Amino acid sequence: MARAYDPLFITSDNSPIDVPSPSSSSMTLTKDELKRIAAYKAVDFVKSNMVLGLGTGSTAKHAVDRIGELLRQGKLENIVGIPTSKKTQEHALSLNIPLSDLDAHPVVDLSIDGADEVDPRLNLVKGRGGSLLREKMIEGASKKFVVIVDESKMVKHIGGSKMALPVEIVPFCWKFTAERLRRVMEGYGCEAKLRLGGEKGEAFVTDNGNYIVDMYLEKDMGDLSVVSITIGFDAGVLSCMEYMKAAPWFEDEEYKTGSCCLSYILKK
Ligand SMILES: O=C(CO)[C@H](O)[C@H](O)COP(=O)(O)O
Repeated sequence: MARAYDPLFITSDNSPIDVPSPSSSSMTLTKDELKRIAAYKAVDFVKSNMVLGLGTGSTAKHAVDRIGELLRQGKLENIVGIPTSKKTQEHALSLNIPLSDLDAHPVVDLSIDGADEVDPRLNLVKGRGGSLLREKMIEGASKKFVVIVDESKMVKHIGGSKMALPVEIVPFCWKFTAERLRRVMEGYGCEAKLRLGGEKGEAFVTDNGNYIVDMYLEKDMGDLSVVSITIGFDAGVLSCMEYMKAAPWFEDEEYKTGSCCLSYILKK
């Protein structure tokens, strides 16, 4: 059992969310019950006729449950869900939530999902559940993105939980890409491990047929722009981290990002 605490909400436009705090006299809630309360509150943003990005993970599952329930009760109508994983797709179908994809609905009104780490600038680590590429594509196409996290996910810097920073990569010559990633983050005490998942110890394969390399970092990467741009430009890399537009870029960061891109292109 976890002690009662306030789940934390982050929205992509920083709009405030009124979350009822369990009073000190209230009974102690399990972590999962708190996730459910938080997820239900996030679903308050959902209105009829919306195209919704449906997240993946134990927190997002509660939101999907709630959307299914409101549809069944007739309190929501004409919802189209875009699932971020096969698991979420199956779950949503079992609840009779109508589904589609980004080809048919390139603009998503709202996405709701959990996260693995959130830093003070609202950079997100996602994908410990293995769905990062689809999550990033769908959530990136969303007008609004509500991220539901508990206190354990809030970190001072990315990698601060000492748990994995997942990177989705192409299986072709994965060792080559994993070694390049390790070298990019070498200065931060980085270890790069191929995620295993199969019964016989084979590589975990994502819904898109890719591999995941989990990066473990000893030290704070500081300014993420250099690392994320270098990773983003690597031909073997498909997805890593999400960036919340709510966190404003400072002018010097934009300049640095521009010059990083340029120097990377010139080096190639
Ligand atoms: O990124 C994800 C899956 O790829 C999840 O959103 C993330 O792992 C959080 O999961 P949970 O809500 O179970 O803690």
